[in-house]
Amino acid sequence: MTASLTLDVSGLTCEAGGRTLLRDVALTARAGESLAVTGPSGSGKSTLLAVLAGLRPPRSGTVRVCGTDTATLRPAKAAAWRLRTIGFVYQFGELLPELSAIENAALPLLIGGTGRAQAYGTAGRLLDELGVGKVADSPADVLSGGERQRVAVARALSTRPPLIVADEPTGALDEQATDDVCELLFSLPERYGTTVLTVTHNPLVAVHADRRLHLRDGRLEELTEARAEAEAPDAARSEVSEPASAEAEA
Ligand SMILES: Nc1ncnc2c1ncn2[C@@H]1O[C@H](COP(=O)(O)OP(=O)(O)OP(=O)(O)O)[C@@H](O)[C@H]1O
Repeated sequence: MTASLTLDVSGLTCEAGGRTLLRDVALTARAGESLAVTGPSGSGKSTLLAVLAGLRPPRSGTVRVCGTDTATLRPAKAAAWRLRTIGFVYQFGELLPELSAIENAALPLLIGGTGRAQAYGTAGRLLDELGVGKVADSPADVLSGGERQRVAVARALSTRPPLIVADEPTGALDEQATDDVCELLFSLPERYGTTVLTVTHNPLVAVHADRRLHLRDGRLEELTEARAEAEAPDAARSEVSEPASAEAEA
């Protein structure tokens, strides 16, 4: 194990519904790297993120995040550890709709015990830095898809975690918002020093990452430039041209 690695995973095996989703998976990531995992629907990408975050126990193998073996975390301490170590971004932003943008962004800090003034100060600064300062006081449910994702990224960053994991962060966005959120997400390592691990079905999103990996039949393989090209068929280009759901881009 190398202490400076953000992620250090070895021999990871995980099963669900009688199927082996992860088979002897190994993965390392350094501070400030961005990684994208692609793979067919149902191949286990979200499961991989859940296991890496210590939300789901593997059948076997070791997961170390910033030197902590997630198997050693006691349930009572796991939530606090996760709060300061990993920021999460999901497909639809998953903001609390009745709260404003700034209240959503401040939430992890408030839950972690940070005082109100400091939490709101940090959240406000992050919203400004991420280009959504002007909607800080708007209720989350009136934000556009792209704005929601920016606020979700601010929330994920609020505790300054070393690792951001994003599960299909552009899956509900149109082409323009996908480009904007991509640019933002993959700028985080340079701007905030975080490691970014994103799962995406969209090769045009994955192409922005420093490293690309593909999950298929339980095997996680790092893609070379040539393999990554082959995984980006023309069909993927039209995939981003239409919103994936009615929730896309208000
Ligand atoms: N707790 C569970 N019990 C039974 N089956 C499960 C469980 N969790 C996940 N699965 C199954 O495991 C498979 C992988 O799910 P997962 O959501 O990780 O895939 P994915 O690659 O993220 O898919 P998508 O790209 O469609 O979101 C799916 O077939 C899912 O139904």
